[in-house]
Amino acid sequence: MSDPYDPAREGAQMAFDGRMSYGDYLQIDKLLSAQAPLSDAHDEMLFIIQHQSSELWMRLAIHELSAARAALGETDVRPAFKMLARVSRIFEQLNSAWDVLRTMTPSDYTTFRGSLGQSSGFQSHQYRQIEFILGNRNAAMIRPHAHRPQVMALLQAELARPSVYDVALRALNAAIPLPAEVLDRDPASTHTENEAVMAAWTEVYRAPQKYWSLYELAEKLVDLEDYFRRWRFNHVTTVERVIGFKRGTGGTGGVSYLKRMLEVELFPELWHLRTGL
Ligand code: HEM
Ligand SMILES: N[C@@H](CC(=O)c1ccccc1NC=O)C(=O)O
Repeated sequence: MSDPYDPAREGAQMAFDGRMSYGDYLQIDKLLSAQAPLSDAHDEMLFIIQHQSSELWMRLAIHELSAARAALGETDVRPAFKMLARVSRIFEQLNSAWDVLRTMTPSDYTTFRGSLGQSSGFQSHQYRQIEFILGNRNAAMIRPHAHRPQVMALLQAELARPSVYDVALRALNAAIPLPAEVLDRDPASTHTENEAVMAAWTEVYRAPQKYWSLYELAEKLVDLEDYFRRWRFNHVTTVERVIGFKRGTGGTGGVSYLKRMLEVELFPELWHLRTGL
């Protein structure tokens, strides 16, 4: 019989005294010390990890969207496409994650829902930042963060910057001039459908060869909103499945509030132009 396999024989590093290891680089101890269930309920660990992993993916989405917005401000917008495509894939990842959470029944959830107090995903500042970056802007959504000045400042700063869609419209304007009311709008508010923007995107979709980069940009944005919509839909369906029509811990009507959010259109003209093609 040969000796048990020893990876060290083919060079695997086995000693990490004074050398950076996997756990050092990734700060795994810190990451794995942040799961602290407040009840004895078996499913609370699932609930915590589901949210924490979502927050990590959201962190990456913010990183990519911020870089994509900067890249869209350049003459050549194409480097932004890869980042926008990556954000769509992040949402796809978040969408698949609902399948894990859906294994939690109402009976499981009610055993620890009381421990959550008035905390709710409604207070996720990273989620709010993503909405703001994409252009769904409402200053009232900052209020739950009044007790955290740094978060407040971050979200306020976001409302002062153009959204990803605002920057995309500036790129569109470079090829097909748009009215000043579109280009100089107050960034703190949500963009609403505009006829000139609709006409300009329609021109792009009627002559893709002529406007290839803008055409590709439009489709990347539609793809992103498509996946975001699926996230909202998965959320509201999971919520109805788990708490029915109870009020949310965050104080909203619950499912009624989330259904209202299904009506949000981030890039309205990109959806509406399709009817007229
Ligand atoms: C059993 C699982 C879940 C239930 C019952 C639930 C329930 C709710 C409810 C009722 C709301 C409305 C606000 C309120 O009054 O509380 C809400 C908002 C929210 N939840 Fe969840 N949720 C669940 C899982 C998740 C997960 C896994 C995430 C991922 C991070 C999440 C993120 C959010 C966000 C970001 C909002 C704010 C949405 C917006 O303002 O448009 N939720 N949730
Ligand atoms: N809003 C949920 C509670 C909830 O889901 C939650 C609580 C604390 C942290 C994140 C949460 N996730 C989404 O809202 C409820 O009403 O049951």
